This record gives sequence, C-alpha cells and structure tokens, in this order.
Amino acid sequence: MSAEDAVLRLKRKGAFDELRKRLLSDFQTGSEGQDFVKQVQDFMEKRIAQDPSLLDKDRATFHTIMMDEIEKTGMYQAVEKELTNGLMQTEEFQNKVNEELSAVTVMTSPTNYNTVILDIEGTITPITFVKETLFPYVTNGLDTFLDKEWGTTDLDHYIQLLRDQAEKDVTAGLEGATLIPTKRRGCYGSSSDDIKAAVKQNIRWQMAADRKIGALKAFQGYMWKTGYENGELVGMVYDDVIPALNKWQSEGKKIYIYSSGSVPAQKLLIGYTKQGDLSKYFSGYFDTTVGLKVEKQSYLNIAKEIGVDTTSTILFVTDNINEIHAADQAGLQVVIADRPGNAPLVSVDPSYKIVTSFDLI
Ligand SMILES: CSCCC(=O)C(=O)COP(=O)(O)O
Ligand SMILES: [Mg+2]
Repeated sequence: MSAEDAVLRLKRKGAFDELRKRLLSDFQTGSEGQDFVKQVQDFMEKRIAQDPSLLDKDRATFHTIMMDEIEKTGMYQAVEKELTNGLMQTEEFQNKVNEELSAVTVMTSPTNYNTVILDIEGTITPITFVKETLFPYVTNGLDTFLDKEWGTTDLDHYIQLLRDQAEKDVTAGLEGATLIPTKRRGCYGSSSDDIKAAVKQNIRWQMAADRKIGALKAFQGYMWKTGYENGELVGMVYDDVIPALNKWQSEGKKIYIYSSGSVPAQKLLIGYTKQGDLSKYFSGYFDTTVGLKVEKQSYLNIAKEIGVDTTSTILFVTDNINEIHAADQAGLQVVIADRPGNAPLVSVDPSYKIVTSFDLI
C-alpha cells in the first residue's frame, strides 16, 4: 500500500476527523487556547480604541471586519502551525497513526485464498478501452456488419436473442423499448428492411444505456470476433495484471473471470491482448448466465460450479461496489479495484481493501 493509499483509507475511516476533534478540544481547554483568546481580545480592544465607529456596525459586519483583520495579522496561521507541529511530534499521535495503519492493512488484506475471480472492465481492463474502442466498433460498424451477415444462421441466432429480450422489455414497460418483428412468411411478418431497422434501433438504444443484458452482450461479442480476428481490435489489460496472474499461478491458485461481457467476448479480449494470448492463466469464464453480478446467489452458483465449498477461500476483485456487496454477502473475500476513470467510490465501508494496482492486493 502506498502512503497516498494509506492516507486516503485513513480519511475514509474518519481517523483524521477524530484527531481534529481531539486537537480542538485540547486546544480550547489548554493554556495555548486561553493565550490565543487573550491575544484576539487585545487585538479587538486596540482596534475599537482606534476606531470606535466599529461598535455601531451590526453583528455580522463587525464579525467579518474583525475576522479579516485578524487573519491579516498572521495570528491564526502561527497558532495553527505551532499546534500541527506540536501534535505530530507527540508520541500519542504517532501511536494513533500506527494503530490505525495496521488496522487498515491487517483487517482488509485478503488471506488464505486459493481461488481468484476477476472482473474485466474497470478492474483488469481500462473502462476507456471498452467505451472508446469496443463500443464504437459496434455502433460505427453496425450497418455494414448487418448487411454483410444478413441471412446467416449465426446472425439469426443473435437477433432472436435480442427479439426475446425486446419482448420482455416492452412487456415490462421499459421506456424506449420496441419490438423486433419476425421474418415475412406468406402474408405474415415483416420485410428484411423493417427487421434490420428494428435491430439497429434496439442495439443503439441498449448501448446508449450501457445495458448489461445477456442478449446485447452476446451480440457485441459476435461483432467483436471479426475485429479481434482481423487485428482491428487488440485486447488491453493493465500492466500490473500479468505479474499478479503469474504470482497467483505460481502459488497454485485457480483464476477465473466473471464479467457482464459474454463468455465469448471475454475469451476474445483475453486471447488477443497486446501482450499475447493470456488464456493460459484462466481456469474458466463466467458471464451473467450464471446470474447477475449484483446478486449474492451468482457467487454461490460460481462457487458450486468450480467445486469450491468454502466461499471464503475465493478472492473476488471488481470495480463495482454493488458487486462487492453481493460477493461479500456470499462469503467471498473482496478487493475493490480503483482504476483511472472508474466511477467514484463513495460511502465505501472502510473495511474493504481498495487498490489502484494489482501489486497492492
Ligand atoms: C469482456 S466484454 C467487454 C466489456 C463489457 O462489455 C462489459 O460489460 C464488462 O463488464 P464488467 O462486468 O467486466 O465490468
Ligand atoms: Mg467492472
């Protein structure tokens, strides 16, 4: 853990607020505080003697003028400096910091795990790669791709998944959801153009909302396959990921992926990285067919599938706090990935370990 991480963690834990409160109370009751009050009083009396019209001002104006002038004398700054230096040098302060630091590191570091499950976006892969490379590949290439693949069994399969999902969305009354019609047979059904237009509208609507829905994820993966295979797309993982994979593997730990991206999409991203094919590190892949990532049961399902009885022997790393809560409730050990561009981590329980790099796990 870097010094910056430790300070951040202590701030989140409220350790600094506690020290600040104690410092204020010590100051108010001690001789420094009383001396300071005396200095302020003397200063004000002197100013009023120089300019008695100050007493005619209303309370708020008088307060503003005095505060401004006191500040200019440097009185505040001097006492603040003296107090801060004094506090930091006390044995009690040092002991308190050491105590808090060890509580932060000992309580939250994962221990005795033999299985690691990793999220992709925001954890091993930058969010920017997904949002600025993978998603535009789909939105920009959609029309050409549909024209090229139209009528193939593969495309029909993925359209059927989208169609089934659209029916559910329309039934659920989701704003913006529209049905995808079926092919014309005899005098029933719709023309290819109508179906194509509905598919495009459906995909664009879902992608604008960044939906983590199986049918959309399956379609994206289907499109990305071409991109990875022809070299237009190259998977990306943070530099600290491969050393951690090597370490875990050398320690005999099993490593899995659990992502909202479809399993085929995960395999492509892992298989075609700038650093080569990383699939040798992974013992398996899970997507939302095992359950949503924000549900406790999904983690129990994965544990069952990989044959782990004691969920506390699994470490799950993700950027998403709701996924952290679900995995935690299922008994897994959890670590939060705090990568550049990730959603801000607000009101996070201080007992969770947060890392900016896998070296810190
Ligand atoms: C691995 S597919 C590309 C990323 C993606 O589409 C996605 O939804 C990733 O979500 P995650 O659960 O890995 O945060
Ligand atoms: Mg993620």
